[in-house]
Amino acid sequence: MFSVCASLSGFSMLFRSMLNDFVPEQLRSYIYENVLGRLFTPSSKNLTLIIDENSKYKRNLVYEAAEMYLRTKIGPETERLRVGKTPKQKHFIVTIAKGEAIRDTFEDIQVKWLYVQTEKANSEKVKRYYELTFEKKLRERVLDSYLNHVIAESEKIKRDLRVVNLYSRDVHMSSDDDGSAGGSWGCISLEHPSTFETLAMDPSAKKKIIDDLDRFLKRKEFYKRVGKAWKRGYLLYGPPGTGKSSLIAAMANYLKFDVFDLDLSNIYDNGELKRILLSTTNRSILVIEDIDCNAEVRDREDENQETGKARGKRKRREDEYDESEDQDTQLTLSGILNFIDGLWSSFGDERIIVFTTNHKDRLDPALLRPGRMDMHINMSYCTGLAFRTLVSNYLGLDGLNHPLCEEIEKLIDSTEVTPAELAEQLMQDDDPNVILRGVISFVEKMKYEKSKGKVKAKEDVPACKELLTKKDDSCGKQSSMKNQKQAGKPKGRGMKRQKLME
Ligand SMILES: Nc1ncnc2c1ncn2[C@@H]1O[C@H](COP(=O)(O)OP(=O)(O)OP(=O)(O)O)[C@@H](O)[C@H]1O
Ligand SMILES: [Mg+2]
Repeated sequence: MFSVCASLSGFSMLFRSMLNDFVPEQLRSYIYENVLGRLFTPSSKNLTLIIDENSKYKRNLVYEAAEMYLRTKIGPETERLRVGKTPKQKHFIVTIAKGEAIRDTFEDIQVKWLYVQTEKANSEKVKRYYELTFEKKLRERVLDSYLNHVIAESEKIKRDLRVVNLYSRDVHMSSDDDGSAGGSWGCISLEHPSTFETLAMDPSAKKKIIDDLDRFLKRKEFYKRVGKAWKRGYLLYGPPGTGKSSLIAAMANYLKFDVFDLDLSNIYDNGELKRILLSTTNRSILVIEDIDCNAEVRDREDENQETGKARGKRKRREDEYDESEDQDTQLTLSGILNFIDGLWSSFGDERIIVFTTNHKDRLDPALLRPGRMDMHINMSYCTGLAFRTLVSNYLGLDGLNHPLCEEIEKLIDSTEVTPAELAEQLMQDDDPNVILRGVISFVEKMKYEKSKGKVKAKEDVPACKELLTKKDDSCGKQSSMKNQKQAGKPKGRGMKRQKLME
C-alpha cells in the first residue's frame, strides 16, 4: 500500500514539473484543481453529509433539528454567533454564524458540523446548509442513531422554549395572532406560574400524573398500533381552592401544550361546539371547567347582564328551538361526550381534554363510565406533606427544618383545609415565625368550627345543574332548555367559574 502511494506521489511531482514547463498558467491551475487533485490525493477516510435548508421546496426537518440542537453545543472556541428573537419568543435565539464549526460526540461517534451560507449572486438565492463530517465507517450509525438523537434532542429544546398560549373565546384575537388556531378563539400567552414543583399535592399522586403525561407523550406508535386516537382525558374533581386550575396550568407548562379554555355557557348547539372544537390545534389541552355547572348552557340567572348582541343571539336560538322539533341541534352533555368519543377522536394528535368539577357525585354517569376519562384525579384538601410545598413556595423554607411545621402538618392532616386557604395565610406577614403561628391559629379555628358544625362543607353548594347530571330516560340525552324551564329548575350557575385567566 505504502509503495503504491509513494510511486503515485513521485509520478505526480514529475507530471507537475512537466506542466510548469509546457502549459500556460490559467490552464495549469485548472488542471491542478480538477484533475491532479482528484487523481493523486489519497481518498479521504471521512464522509460529509450535506444538510440543506430546504428539501424539495419544503423546510428540511433535519436542518431545523440541527439548527435547534447545535444551539446547545456552542462551545468557547466558537468565534461568531447569530442572535435573533421574534415578538413571541421569550429568549434570544443564538446560532452559529457562517463558516463556524462545532464538534460533537455522541456515544463514541465524533462528528464535525460546519455551517455554510453561499453569497448572493445575481438571481441566485442564498443557500444555507450544514456539512456534517465524520469517519466513513460510522456512516450507518450516524444516519441511524446520531441523527435520530439530534432530532429527539431538538424536539425537547423546542418544547422548553415554547411559549404556552391560552386560547379563550372571551379573548379577542390579537394582531400578532397567526390564526393557526382559527375559528373564534382569541389568544394570550398563559402567564399562570403554576408548575409541578409549586403544586401542593400528595407527592405520590403528583408523580403518578407526571408519569402518565410522560407515557402519553412517548406513546405515539403505541396508540397507532392499538388503533386508538392519541388523546388522553382527565377528570379533576375536588372542592374549590384545591388546585384544579393550578394543576391544568402546571400540565400545560410541563408539556408546553396550549390551553383551550372552553366555556360551554356561550355555546348554543352541538354544531357550534363542533365548529369550535375543530378549530383547536394539536399539542393542546382542551379545558372544560365546572362541567356540572358549565354545561348549563341556556338557563341563566344573569340574562340582564348579557350584551344586546348576545341576548339577541340567544333569543333567536331559543325561538328557533321552540319552533323546531329537532333536539339534536341543542347542546347536551351527551353531545359533548359523543363529540369527544367520535369526531374528536378522528382528527388531530396529542390532545388532552380536562374536565373539572366540584361535585363528582353529581356528574352524569356517562361521563364517569370507564374509558371515557382516562384518569380521575381527586384534588382534595391539603395534606401535611403537600403543605411542605406551600411553605417552600411562599416562605422559601424547607418545612422539615422548621420547628413549627411538624405541628402544623399534624393539624392539617386532621382537618379539612384547602391549599388556597393556607396559601392566603402564608402571605399575611413577612416574618415566617409570625406566619406559621398564624397558620396554627387558623387551622385550629377551622377545626373547632367544623367540629361545632359552624363551617358549611364547601361541597354543600346547591347543585347548579341537576338536569345535566342525570340522564334523560328516553334517549340518554340531557333534557333540553325548554324542559329545564318547565321543570322549574333553578336558574343560574350558582357558583363562580374560576378560569385559568384569572
Ligand atoms: N394544590 C395547590 N398548590 C398550590 N397552590 C394552590 C393549590 N390549590 C390552590 N392553590 C392556590 O389557590 C389559588 C386557587 O386555586 P385553584 O384556582 O387552582 O383552585 P380550583 O381547585 O381550581 O378552585 P375552583 O374549584 O374554585 O375552580 C391558586 O391560584 C393557588 O394560589
Ligand atoms: Mg378552578
